[in-house]
Amino acid sequence: MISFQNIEKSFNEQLVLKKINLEIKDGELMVLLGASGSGKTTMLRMINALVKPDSGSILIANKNFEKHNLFDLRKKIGYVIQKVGLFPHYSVFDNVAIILRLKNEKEELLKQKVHNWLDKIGMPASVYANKFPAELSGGEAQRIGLARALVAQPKMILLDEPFSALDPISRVEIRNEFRKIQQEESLTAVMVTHDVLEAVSMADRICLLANGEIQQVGTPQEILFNPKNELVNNFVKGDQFQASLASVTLSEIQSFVQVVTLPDYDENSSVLDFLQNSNSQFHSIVLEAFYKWKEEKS
Ligand SMILES: Nc1ncnc2c1ncn2[C@@H]1O[C@H](COP(=O)(O)OP(=O)(O)OP(=O)(O)O)[C@@H](O)[C@H]1O
Repeated sequence: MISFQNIEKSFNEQLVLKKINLEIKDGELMVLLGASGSGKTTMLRMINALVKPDSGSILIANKNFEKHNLFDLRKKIGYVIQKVGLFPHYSVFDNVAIILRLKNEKEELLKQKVHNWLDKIGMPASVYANKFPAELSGGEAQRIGLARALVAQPKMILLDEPFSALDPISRVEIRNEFRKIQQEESLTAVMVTHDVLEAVSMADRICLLANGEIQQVGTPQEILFNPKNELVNNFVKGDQFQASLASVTLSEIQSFVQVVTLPDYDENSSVLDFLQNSNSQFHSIVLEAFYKWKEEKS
């Protein structure tokens, strides 16, 4: 479990996190959602001690940082950012193997693990192991970034807008694959995004931040259908959300509708039928966005 207890943080006398209390359970995917500058990345970077709070404590597995060996702790925490940061002169294989080599893993086992993760993340080793980063698309590079984090078998993984620079199709594929792996491996994951659609499609729970404060923590359904205040309501249904719908794909809508619809959604009917027949204004926004997307594609 990761626990934020009364965390406060200022930069240049500007208070960016105020009285943050949050518990992230083992094996859950918690999304930190909020507009630019709301403090998401600062919170995320506190978990691997890249940023120190001014006051309050962060507990990982019930221990604060003073009681952890920071080097060992960081080895247990995978970190994936938008700019993947692959080493350009290393092959895909060597990029993924970096952490295992730092751990002095035996070459035979190392090879087995790297190949296994490349295959799992949809980048068969037989095709990709000897390629170099410059030969990869953005989506492929991001997969390698994920494989590099996962091969070390972390207990936790931190993701900072990992999919936001990808085209809509790869974005949805990688999100779904990552979510499957995260659930299979019972990884505790904390992901930063400003994209409401991404948050509700992937999260077990969402922590919505605004003005450096937690406005609400809840399941995607709770955040969407029972927003605690106007800030949450405006964020999840306002301009940000509509902007994220501008590049929506059908499969995103499908996973989204499965997450957000209430029990009256019949799984056998098509998602589009469902949206067309729904009286919800929210669903009509989704539908409208879908048509706009389709029109732009044709
Ligand atoms: N190292 C730093 N020095 C000074 N100010 C900082 C530093 N890191 C963050 N800030 C400020 O703290 C505030 C919160 O930043 P943070 O990166 O956590 O926000 P965010 O919600 O992740 O935003 P974005 O989505 O734009 O990345 C911003 O006003 C930012 O300018």
